Amino acid sequence: MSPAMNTLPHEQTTTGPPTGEQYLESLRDGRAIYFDGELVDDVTTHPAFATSARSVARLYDTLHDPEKQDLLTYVTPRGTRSHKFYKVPTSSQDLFESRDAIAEWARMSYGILSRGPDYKASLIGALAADTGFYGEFAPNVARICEEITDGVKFVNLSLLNPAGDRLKPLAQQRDVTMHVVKERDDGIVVRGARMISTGSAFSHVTFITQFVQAQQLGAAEEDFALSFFVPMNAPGMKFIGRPSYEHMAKRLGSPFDYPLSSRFDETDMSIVLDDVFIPWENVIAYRNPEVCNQIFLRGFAQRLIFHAAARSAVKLDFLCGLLLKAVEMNQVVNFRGVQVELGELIGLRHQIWALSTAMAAEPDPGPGGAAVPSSRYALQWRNSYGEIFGQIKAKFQHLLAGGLIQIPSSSRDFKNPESRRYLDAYWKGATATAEERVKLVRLIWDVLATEFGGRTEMHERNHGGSFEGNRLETYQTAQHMGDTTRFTDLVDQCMSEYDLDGWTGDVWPKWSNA
Ligand SMILES: Cc1cc2nc3c(=O)[nH]c(=O)nc-3n(C[C@H](O)[C@H](O)[C@H](O)COP(=O)(O)OP(=O)(O)OC[C@H]3O[C@@H](n4cnc5c(N)ncnc54)[C@H](O)[C@@H]3O)c2cc1C
Repeated sequence: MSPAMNTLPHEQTTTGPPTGEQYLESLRDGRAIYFDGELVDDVTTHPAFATSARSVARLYDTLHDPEKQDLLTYVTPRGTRSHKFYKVPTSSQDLFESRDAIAEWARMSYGILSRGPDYKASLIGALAADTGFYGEFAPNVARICEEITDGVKFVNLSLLNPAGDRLKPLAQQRDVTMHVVKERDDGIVVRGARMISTGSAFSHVTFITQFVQAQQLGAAEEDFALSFFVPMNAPGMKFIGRPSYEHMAKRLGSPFDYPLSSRFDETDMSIVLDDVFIPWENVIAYRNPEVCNQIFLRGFAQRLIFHAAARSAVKLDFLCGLLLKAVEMNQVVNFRGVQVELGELIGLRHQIWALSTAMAAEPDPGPGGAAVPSSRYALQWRNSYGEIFGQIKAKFQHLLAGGLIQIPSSSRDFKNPESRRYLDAYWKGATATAEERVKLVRLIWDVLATEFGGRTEMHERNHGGSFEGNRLETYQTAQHMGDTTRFTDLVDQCMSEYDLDGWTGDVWPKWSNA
């Protein structure tokens, strides 16, 4: 291994977080993103990305706002200020404080942006507490965590290979899956593809590891057992993503028509590693299935879900507000059955907040004395949130029905006096003008029903793991933590209290049939 070098980009280690402008500048680094047949020159000005990039920049600006500083930031051991979720928590109090900081940022996008820079603080806070686990790479872990924390860098994550053939082991899909092709004195060369990395267009650094949910990488899969950080502009890193909803919004309408997709499209990019050189300094696991199998589980997954839970709780506040306003607007709110649905909606919102609270209130002891958000409640958030989101979406469909689709093609119909006359007359609500009603319905449509809304639902259901994998992990974790034994012990205790001859002890009086 060569001597340690600082190879991550955009050094700000002694100056703390960038301002929004500095952050945008840092994205102009020659990263290779392909979009709509072309290589994107600059994500901060490209019509598919610019407005959403600005939404992330706004988050960075709040870190410099004296009124928000105490809520959002802490002082690192190096004397810099960073977002609170980058801190290694050692108590419930720390976790509650980071939740407040996460929720504050989440409110700035109404819970829509799942990936602010703080999302992958879940990784950094877990690694920083656990450097010893990485053996010879421990100094890399420590250095990288400090660098990322001090610069409040935005890390994106790729855990998985493309779906490929789920029946075949990785070694039989070498043409697709990511693996090491060459070891050099100064690092490794990596080839292959990755399924998805959300937020990558707006990130500084990609973290890549190999994870097979609810399964283990075996010794024969050493070539695939790699974990490393790689700057977005490393030669050979290619990003190819889904359509941009911001782009669609610009082509089809205005912020009035697409108030969320036009500014909070966080991007989902697949990654091709076309023989990317990774210097040893950025490697944290090499040909090491044991370490790769554990990385996700040693606090990182719990923290990642902790972040998602706080963010999704804010989103449910927003969804509650949307439905309440909509049912008031056409006065169905006065029907008893509608109030029952609203009560259920609000209860679901409380449930997600409660899981987030429980994760902070009952942390698991983690590596290095870290307080890890409760695995049990984290797993249940992951099992339930996708379903809850689906239930809530159905409530909008039940209660708003055809009113959801009675909208003009775009805000331009309001600008045309001829059509406006009809809109004003016939598109109004009981308590709202046509413009007010359509504005609200378009917002609801964007959050739930546009292509952006559809992707969001996919995200809420899948981003933390597959339907089956999540439940399987809940079962496996319950076994690992001794919960299943405790549950069956309770049953054994009950069954030991009686047999064919009646009660076994002397607690209850001798049985006699009446
Ligand atoms: C919008 C969105 C954003 C995402 N962002 C990210 C990101 O930023 N970073 C990242 O790393 N990932 C990301 N993901 C990917 C996400 O982590 C995966 O989709 C999730 O972990 C499920 O894995 P999978 O898609 O490979 O599903 P699969 O593993 O293929 O599972 C799908 C279903 O197939 C069946 N199945 C699969 N394998 C088996 C098996 N061995 N035995 C039995 N049944 C099986 C099960 O029924 C399972 O429910 C994102 C996904 C979405 C939708």
